[in-house]
Amino acid sequence: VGHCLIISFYRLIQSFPAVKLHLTGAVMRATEVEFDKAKEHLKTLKNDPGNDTKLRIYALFKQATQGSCSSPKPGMLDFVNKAKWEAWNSLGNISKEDARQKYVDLVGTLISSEAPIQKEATTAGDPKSSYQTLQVTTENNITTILLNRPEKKNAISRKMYEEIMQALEQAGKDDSVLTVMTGSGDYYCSGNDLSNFTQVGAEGVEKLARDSGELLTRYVSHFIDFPKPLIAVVNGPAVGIAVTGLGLFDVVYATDRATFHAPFSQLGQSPEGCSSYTFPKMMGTAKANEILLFNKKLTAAQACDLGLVTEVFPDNTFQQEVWKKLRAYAKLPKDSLRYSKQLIRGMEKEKLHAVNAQECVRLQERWLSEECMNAIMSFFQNKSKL
Ligand SMILES: CCCCCC/C=C/C(=O)SCCNC(=O)CCNC(=O)[C@H](O)C(C)(C)COP(=O)(O)OP(=O)(O)OC[C@H]1O[C@@H](n2cnc3c(N)ncnc32)[C@H](O)[C@@H]1OP(=O)(O)O
Repeated sequence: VGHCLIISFYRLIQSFPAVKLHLTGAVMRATEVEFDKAKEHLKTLKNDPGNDTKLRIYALFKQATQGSCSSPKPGMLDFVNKAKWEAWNSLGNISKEDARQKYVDLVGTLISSEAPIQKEATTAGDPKSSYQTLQVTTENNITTILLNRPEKKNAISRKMYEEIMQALEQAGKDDSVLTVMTGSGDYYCSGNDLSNFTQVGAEGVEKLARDSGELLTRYVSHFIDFPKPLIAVVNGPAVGIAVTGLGLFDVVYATDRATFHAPFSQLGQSPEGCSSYTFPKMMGTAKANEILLFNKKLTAAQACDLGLVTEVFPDNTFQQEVWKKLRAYAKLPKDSLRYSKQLIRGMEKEKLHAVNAQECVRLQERWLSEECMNAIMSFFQNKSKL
């Protein structure tokens, strides 16, 4: 009977174009209503989503309201309008309806990527509100550390290294059950801020290399010693130490938009974050070599196949699905999780600290090498991007 009903309902739709149009129209109106709402929601974004995302929003808006790009391409020197034209033109002939839906989805992702970070009502002196490069909040038994330099793809400055360590220390002692690290804007994190190597003091590059080695040793140690379940919510591309450090997280969830790139030899550097040990152990030496020696950039699916990522989610439902899962985890008994992690990780802590120390000694030599200095200079001369 059900089958017959469906057939007859379908025939009804087909035989009465007006009905079909009305239904389709109803679907169109709903999308138009959502589209208008999305335009309004966009104005409430707190964080700059980054140039790429802004261009995509612009292109989808034009496609949704005017259809395929038909205007002439701006001149070579008209950089901004040329970038906008290229973004719009790259959408080809997708329909206005599809563009509207993609626009609504993208704005929804941006809004929800800020939604879990509901800053607690910060009272005077609340340490959580004292961060310059992070947003740290605790809600639903979850302490979330949000890397908050979207304008620099969440590159880790010296200040950010120190603040992440401070946030981990506080998260390790607060009442939360688990800790999450994620990024604001369209990147998870683009790794070490390369300008960290351009701030040479009066005492010269050797001192800078020593201080950097000391900083990195402390930073990685905080992840090795972190006592609670530590979860990475990889909301976009990850580079360098943001990738290698994932081997010290307990679970890694990624959007299918994320990529994973550890360009060490390209930068004249060498692996860090204990990856010279955790990656071969996780995926085998040859696969680890492709990433750590030969700069292979992984898609989220490839990273998942190798065990670096635990689960990949479609970008338009990533935030909703992941935070629903995390809120369920955070209802579990805190001490049971803490002691279980200790059993799983405890045996290797000493080994991991030894690996960290060895990696940092090698990096201090690398940072003084001509290979590394040339690579960093060419980045800032805009000769080379990853
Ligand atoms: C204290 C020492 C500890 C050392 C630890 C060892 C760690 C090693 C590593 O992490 S190695 C990896 C280092 N990271 C990189 O090499 C990435 C460099 N960035 C890029 O290649 C590109 O920016 C990109 C591919 C990540 C993104 O490209 P695109 O989408 O075109 O965006 P922009 O390049 O325009 O970026 C916007 C803005 O951010 C600045 N920026 C991005 N990443 C970094 C970075 N890692 N360091 C410094 N600055 C960065 C970029 O310069 C732009 O700035 P601007 O708008 O021009 O002012």
